[in-house]
Order: sequence, then C-alpha cells, then structure tokens
Amino acid sequence: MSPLQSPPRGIALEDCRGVNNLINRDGAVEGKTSAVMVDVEAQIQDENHAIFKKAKSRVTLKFADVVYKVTIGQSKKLLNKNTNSEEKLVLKGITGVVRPGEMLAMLGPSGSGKTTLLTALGGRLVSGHLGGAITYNGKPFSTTMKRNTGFVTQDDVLYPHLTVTETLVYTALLRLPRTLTKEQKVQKADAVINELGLSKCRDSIIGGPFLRGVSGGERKRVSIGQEMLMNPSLLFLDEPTSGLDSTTAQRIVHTLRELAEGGRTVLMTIHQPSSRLFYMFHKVLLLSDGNPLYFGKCSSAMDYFSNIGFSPSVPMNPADFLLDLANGVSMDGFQELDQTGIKQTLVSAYKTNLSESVKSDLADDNEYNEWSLDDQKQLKRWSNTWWGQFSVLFIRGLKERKHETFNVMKVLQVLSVGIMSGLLWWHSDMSHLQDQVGFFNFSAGFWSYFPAFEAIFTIPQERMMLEKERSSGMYRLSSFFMALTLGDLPMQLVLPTIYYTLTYWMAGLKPKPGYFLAGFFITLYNVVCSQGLGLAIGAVVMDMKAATVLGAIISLVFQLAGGYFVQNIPTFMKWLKYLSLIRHTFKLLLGSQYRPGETYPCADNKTCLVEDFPPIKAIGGQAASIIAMAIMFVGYRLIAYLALMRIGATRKLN
Ligand SMILES: Nc1ncnc2c1ncn2[C@@H]1O[C@H](COP(=O)(O)OP(=O)(O)OP(=O)(O)O)[C@@H](O)[C@H]1O
Repeated sequence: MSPLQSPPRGIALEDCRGVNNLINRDGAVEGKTSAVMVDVEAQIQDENHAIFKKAKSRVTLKFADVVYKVTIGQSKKLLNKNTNSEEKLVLKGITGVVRPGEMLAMLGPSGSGKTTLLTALGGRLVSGHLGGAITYNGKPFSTTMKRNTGFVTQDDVLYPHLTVTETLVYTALLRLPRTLTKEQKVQKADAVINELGLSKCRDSIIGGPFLRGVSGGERKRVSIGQEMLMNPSLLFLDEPTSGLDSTTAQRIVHTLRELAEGGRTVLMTIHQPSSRLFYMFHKVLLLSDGNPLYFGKCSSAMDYFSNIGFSPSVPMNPADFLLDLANGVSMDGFQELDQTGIKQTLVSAYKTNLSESVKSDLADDNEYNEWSLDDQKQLKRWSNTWWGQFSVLFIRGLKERKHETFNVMKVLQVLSVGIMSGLLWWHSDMSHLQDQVGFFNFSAGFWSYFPAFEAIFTIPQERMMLEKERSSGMYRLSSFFMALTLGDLPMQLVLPTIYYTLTYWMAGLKPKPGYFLAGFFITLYNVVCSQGLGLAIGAVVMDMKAATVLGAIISLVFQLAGGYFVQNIPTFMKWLKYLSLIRHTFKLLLGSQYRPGETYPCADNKTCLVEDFPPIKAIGGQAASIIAMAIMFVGYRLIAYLALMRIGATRKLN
C-alpha cells in the first residue's frame, strides 16, 4: 500500500470465528453483515482497488521522428506588409518508445518542447504541423484510445466551488460507462479519494486564486484522480510536481510509479526532480530546443554523458546535471565551447551514438494485445446517454455557478436600477407620453445589455474545462451547451421579473393584467434572445476583454439603431435596425401598452391620437419583430455552438 493510501472503505475482513466485519473509512469496525453481502461488497471494493493495481489493457507507445512546426509572426504581417511570417520548428525529430509498466520523464529547460511533445503524444495538438509517426499498439490515435488515455494538464482545471468529493463524483458520473450503476460510480470515486490520500479533505472545496481551498498538492491529486477513475492504460502528466514541496512531489511520483507497475504506460514532463525522484523513473528523455539529447534508462544517463566526455567533477543531482547540459552549461570538459557549441556537440553525439539504437528499440516489436471486444465497444461509444450527460452537467453547473448566479450584488444591482427608474418615472401617465415611451426604451435597452453581458463571460470562463473534458471524449457538445444555457436561465428570468413588476406599478403604466403580462413576456423574450447574443460573442471571441469591448460596441450600435434616437434611419443603414434586438423589443413593448385610437393630451390642450406620436407611429410590423427575434434566438445560439465546435474536439467521435 502506498504511503498515500488509507485503508479502502468497507474492506471485508473475516475474523477467526468466521464473522464478517466491515471496516469503515476510519478503520473502526462498523458492524456485522451477512456473508453474502460482504462477498458482493468485497468484490466491488476489490474492483475499485484494482483501479490502482492493474491496467485493464496495455499500450505500447512508439514515436518516430516527431517534428512539429508552427507558423509565427502572422500578426506582424498584418501590421507590416514587409514582414513575412516564419515557421518555427518546435520539435526536431524525437524518437522513443514507452512500454506498459514504464514511466518516462521528459526533462529539459523551459521552452525545450516538453509540453508540446506530451500534447502531441496525447493526441491533443490542434494547430500547427505535426510530422513523424506516433502509434499506440501499432495503430494511430483513435476514439478508443482517446477514452483510454488520461491527460493531466500543467494547470489544474477544476471548478473552484465544488468539493473534492463532488468533483470526483461528477467526473465518475460523466466518464464511467453506463453499464455501472450510479452507486457503483460513486463508490469508484470514493475508492480514488481513499487511494490518493484525499480522505481528510474530501469535503473541502477545491478553491482558486481568490478562494481558499485545498492545497496545491491535493488539487494535483484530484486532477490525477479524475484521470484514474476510468483506469486509463496510458497516462500523460504535464509537470505534476511543479509548485509542490519535495515530500509531496515524492508521494505523487511514487503513486504514479505504482500505477505504471500495474501495467500502465506513464509519461510526464518534470522540472528539476530531486535525485530521489530521478531514479524512480524507468526512462528519461532529455530535450534541448526541440532536439533530443538523451533517450534511455535513467540509470544509464550519467554513464552515457560521461562516455561522450561530460561528467560532473563533484557528486550532484543527475537531473541538475542533465538540465545544465541541455542549457549548454558544462562545468567540466568542453570549457572552450560556448553554450551553443555544447548543445550542438550533444545533438551530434545523440545522432552518432544513440539515434540508431533508439530506432532499433522501436523495431523490437513486442506489442500487447488490445483490449477485449467488449471494452472496445464500450470505449467507442459515449459513456452516457445524452440525457444522462445533460442532467449531470446541468446539476454540476448549477452547483458551481450558484454563488455567481444567485449573487446578492446582482440582485441589488437590478433592484437599485428598478427602484431608481421607478422613482424617476413615478406615476407618469398619458399626459407624459414622451416619458412613458422613454421608459420602454430604457427597459428594452437595459434588458438587452444586462443578460448579454452576463452571458458574454460564460463561455470564455468555461473554455478550459470544455477543452479538457471534450478532449477526453467525456460528453457531447450539445449536452454541454444545453446544460450551460439552461443553467443560467433561472436567474436570467427571476431578475427581469422583479424589475418589471416593481417598475410597472411605480411608473404608473396601465393597471390591467393583459397589458402587464404582454410587456412582461416581451421582456423575458428579449432576455433569452440577448443571452444568445452574449453567448455568441463570448464563443466567437473567447477572450473576456475583447468580448466585453465587442459586446459594448454592438449594444451601443443596437441602441442607436433602436428607433428612439434616430427615427429616419438612412436607407443604406436600414439593415442595422433589423438586427437591433432593442428596436424589436421597444416596438413590441409600445405595441403592448398603446392601442390605435387611444388619445393623449398633447400641446395646446389638444387631444392627439397615440398612433400619431412619432415613435409609436413606427410600431407596425409586430409579427415581423417577433419572427426576427426568434431567428436571432436560434441564430445567435447556432453561432455560439459552431464556434464551440473548435474547442477540444480534435477527432470525430461516434
Ligand atoms: N502554437 C505555438 N505557437 C507558437 N509557439 C509555440 C507554439 N507551441 C509551442 N511553441 C513554442 O515552442 C517552444 C516549446 O514550448 P513548450 O511549451 O513545449 O515548452 P516546455 O519545454 O514545455 O516549456 P515549460 O517547461 O516552460 O513549460 C516554446 O518556445 C513555445 O513558445
């Protein structure tokens, strides 16, 4: 049992009298159960424990001459015609093999290409040109492989308001196959918590930059636990120990080594491991500026460098020594060479001494059998039904965002705007028709801006999570999108309801249910359409700052084209008014309050017809406005959905 492990919950023990007792999480005897129950319980626990013991299938990962190029300087080209965009070679022919039961460490200075190589091998590179061959048991990356691969990113992408248990349980519900019951999935999450030593903080929230939660090491273990839940055969980890003290780092690497020893293939990037850590790896790949300097057993690394003339004169941490070399720093030997010279010497030495043997190791074919037909079938399809995915995502979203959604500040904001406008338009009647019309224009504008700006941030905030979860084929985009939009809806509708009810009576509008309800539903309709606009802007731009600026410009233009400030919009600008949600809502609100034939007291004690009042005069075509808004309701969401398709879905799933 690893130092991280506490006794698995509910392990069945048979005492000398043949009485079965169950041990609870704290190790206390819970009670006696029948032999049959214990058998079942023990079987489930054994299975859960097996998550950490034995891989369900074995994968040999081979990569030969991996080259990765990106085009940089396109932004410069936009600004200056004379500047050509150039290609940057990030990986320059990396070869290697990692077999089941092995743990590979990728070492190298910052910017040497470790993360890029790890991402490429994990099948998650989306841009740039990737060359060479990467195979998994001799086959290219596939949907089956995608779902059998765990990938722990450098930054922990977790929801800050969820507890450790909630985080792992929701992942289990989304990721584990539908053949398991909900209870079994929860038990698996529980087993992961115990195995990774997270029992003490199981009910603590994850936390984030401004929210105190679990420690960095615990957060990292939660991220690893999320991947462990589906017992992947291939596990990638990007700097799982960075920012952790050496004891915690040691524990994490120890756990990962145990996972490897269970028949998994484990690859990770690592910054400056201690010598204790260094020797826990089976293999090491040393990179410098995208070039391989060493690939092979950890235990042979120092001998290799000493054979080519680089050896430390004083005993030192081998990882530090290798990193010095990769940076072109050599305290001993080759003093006459500068940094570039040393790097070039090491690159040539690799080509001369190692390249061929590494390639021949690839040819040494000892591929393992793939997983069973049942496993394959299971990995090829979504682990849950659409509805199953939607309901878990919806509930998880509500839990995570309830602090934001039901935020007191938001309610106060709406209440204060409502009370202030109610007081400003206090009991305005038909004798102040201009004011009343102004009230509707303000309401239409406010309920376009507010939901749109709320929604603008939703998708950029979710981007990292979507990228991470979609990359491992966890759920359909449609179930995520639906859960996201519906999750925000309750508050989106509660706030305008409070506002509208409050201001309607304060402003002295017609006290008849029909008039009130018509305006109320139009306001809600506007809210859901504006939410779509916000989602579309956020999804297309994906950057909060840029999305806010774009949102402000669009809203302002829609306000100006809304028909209140400019009555006679020039013909060549007419198209803009059809796009203005504010204009359509304003028109519909006026139509809901004033009927043709109604009169109001106008100048010189005369009585005028409301339909002759300029803004009201232009309120024809109400049906067209309803249809235009419906098109925008669907259209904006479609734009958001299409923009989201580029996130995380690198390969087509069944
Ligand atoms: N899409 C890209 N566009 C431009 N440059 C890129 C791209 N991907 C990688 N690079 C560049 O390739 C180099 C290697 O990046 P990578 O993130 O793989 O380094 P690393 O070794 O993991 O660094 P660190 O240890 O700091 O995380 C860097 O110089 C990086 O800027």
